[in-house]
Amino acid sequence: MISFDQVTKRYQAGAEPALEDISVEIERGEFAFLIGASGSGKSTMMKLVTRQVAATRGTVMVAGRDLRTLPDRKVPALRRDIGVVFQDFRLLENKTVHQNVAFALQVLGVKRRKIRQLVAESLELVGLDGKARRRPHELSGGEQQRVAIARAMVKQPQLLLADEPTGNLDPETSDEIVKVLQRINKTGTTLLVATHDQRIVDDFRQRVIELSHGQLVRDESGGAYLRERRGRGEG
Ligand SMILES: Nc1ncnc2c1ncn2[C@@H]1O[C@H](COP(=O)(O)OP(=O)(O)OP(=O)(O)O)[C@@H](O)[C@H]1O
Repeated sequence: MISFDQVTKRYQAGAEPALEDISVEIERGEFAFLIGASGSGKSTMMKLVTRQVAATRGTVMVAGRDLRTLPDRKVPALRRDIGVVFQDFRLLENKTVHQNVAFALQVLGVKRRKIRQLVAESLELVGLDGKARRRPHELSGGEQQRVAIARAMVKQPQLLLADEPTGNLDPETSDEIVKVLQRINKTGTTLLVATHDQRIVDDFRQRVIELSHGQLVRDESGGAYLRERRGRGEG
């Protein structure tokens, strides 16, 4: 689903690269955590996947497309295949839950009846059926993040990117959000979740890809990751 082959990203000529010589593959249907200190390159990796930024060197492939040669006119279709969720939810405050989720489909010109059906399915997927008429300020942080996830999923993307999705949430609510992401993964969507939250990474035992100063320093399945941390007395 995602393939990086010797990818380097340098924002300015002469500056330290934000990512250097990264090669990694995430298969269709996988769930992977992306970890690393602030500035290690996690967001840059996500932005390369959506082609918000272009690689300086190397090849990025997403859902069968080579992003180096993908024409600009085909970028919207790429982005319809990718749902994105952020730490700060980014909901429209003056719109209801239903309207927030429907908006992404209205922009695409989907028919009203189909929109109603897809929005209902998406809200059910995240466990928010019954709250469609609320506005964001009438919801808890965890519920707001569920709305953001429903909005990302309503286009039925093959891939869901989540950039610090639990950064604003308490531990219990964070666990609920990760469980929602796992449920989405079980329906076949590929998940890449950037996080600072070591506890979540330890508890949920998914694949862990770690960046440090733009380099890939670790890529392990969940069980192996935890064993290694325990071996070092960290887990
Ligand atoms: N638009 C930009 N122009 C120049 N440098 C940038 C730009 N965006 C990111 N960088 C640099 O690239 C490096 C990686 O940043 P990136 O945002 O990918 O890290 P991150 O791991 O996502 O950090 P955080 O966890 O704080 O979001 C940093 O040194 C950052 O300063």
